[in-house]
Amino acid sequence: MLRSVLRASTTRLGVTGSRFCSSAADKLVITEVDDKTGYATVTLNRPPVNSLNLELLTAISETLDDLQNNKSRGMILTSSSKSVFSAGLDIMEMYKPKVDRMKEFWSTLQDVWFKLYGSPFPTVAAINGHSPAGGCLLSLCCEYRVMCQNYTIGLNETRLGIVAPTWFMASMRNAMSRRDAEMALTLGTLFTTDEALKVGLVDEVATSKEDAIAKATAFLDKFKKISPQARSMTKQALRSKDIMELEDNRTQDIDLFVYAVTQPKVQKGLEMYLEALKAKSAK
Ligand SMILES: CCCCCCCCCC/C=C\CC(=O)SCCNC(=O)CCNC(=O)[C@H](O)C(C)(C)COP(=O)(O)OP(=O)(O)OC[C@H]1O[C@@H](n2cnc3c(N)ncnc32)[C@H](O)[C@@H]1OP(=O)(O)O
Repeated sequence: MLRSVLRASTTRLGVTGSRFCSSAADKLVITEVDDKTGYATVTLNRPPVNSLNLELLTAISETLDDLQNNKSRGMILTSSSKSVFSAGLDIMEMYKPKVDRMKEFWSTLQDVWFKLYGSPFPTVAAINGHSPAGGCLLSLCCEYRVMCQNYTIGLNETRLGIVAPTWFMASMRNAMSRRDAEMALTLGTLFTTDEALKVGLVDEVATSKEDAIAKATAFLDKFKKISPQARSMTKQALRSKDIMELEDNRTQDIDLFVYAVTQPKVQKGLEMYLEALKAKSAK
C-alpha cells in the first residue's frame, strides 16, 4: 500500500514544500514510499510535458538527496502525464537565456546526473510516455528501464543541431552496444518502444503504467537477497570512470554549454524548433 507523500519537493512556484503539507498535485516531484517494500515511487509532475527547467531539476536533485539520506531501498522514476515521461530539457532555459541562470541550470542538471547515475540505491525508470533527449538521459541514469508501448525514446540532440555532452553519451553507451550507441547518437534516433527493446535501450515493455510499475518492482525485488553495500559498491565502481570524468571537468562543461547555446546559429535553430513545436500543438 502506498503511503502518501514522503517529501514533495519544490513547488511549481519554486518554493520548498514541507512534509505532508499541501496537495501532491501542486508539487513538481511527488515521492511515495511503499510501506511494505520500502521502494519510493518518484513521479515527475510538471505539466504538460515534464520539460526539465531549473525548478524541476532542483526538485529532482532534492528528492535524490532525501532518498539517499533515508537509505532508500530502491526508486521507481515515472511521470504523472498520460503520454509523456519527459520532453527533455526545457528549451526556454536555452532560448534567449540569462547567463547566470543558464549556468545554475546546467550545474543542477550535472548534480541530478551525479546523484542518479551514481545512486547507492537501485533505480528503475517506468517510462510511461515519450522520452526524448533529457528525458531519455534521466531514464539512462537508472539501472533498468521498463517502457510502455507506442512511445518514442532517444538522444535526438543532433536533430536539433546540437551535440549531446560526453556524459550523455556515456550514459547511453552504458546501456547498449557501443556500435548501436554511435549510430543512435549521430543520427539522433528516436526509437519506438519495440525498437528500443531490440537495441537494449530499454529492458522490458509494459502494457500500461501499472504494468510498468509492477515490472519495475519485480526488478527491485531481485536485490532482496543481495547485500545493499556490495550491490552499490559494484554499481559505483562500474560507473566511476564516467563520474570522475565529469567531476574533473564540471566548470569546463558549464562554460562549453553556455558558449555552444549562445551561438547565434544555435539560437536561431532553437527558435525555429520552438516555433515548430508551438505550431504543432496549436493544430
Ligand atoms: C561537446 C559538448 C557540447 C555541449 C553543448 C551543449 C548543448 C546542449 C546539449 C543538451 C541539449 C539538449 C537536450 C534536450 O533535452 S533539448 C529538448 C529536446 N526535446 C525535444 O526535442 C522534445 C520536444 N517535444 C516533443 O517532441 C513533444 O512535445 C512530445 C514530448 C513528443 C510531446 O508531444 P505532445 O503532443 O504531447 O505535446 P506538445 O503539444 O508537443 O507540447 C505541449 C507543450 O509543451 C511545449 N514543449 C514540448 N517540449 C518542450 C521542451 N522540451 N521545452 C519546452 N517546451 C516544450 C510545446 O511547445 C507545447 O507548448 P504550447 O502548449 O504550444 O505552449
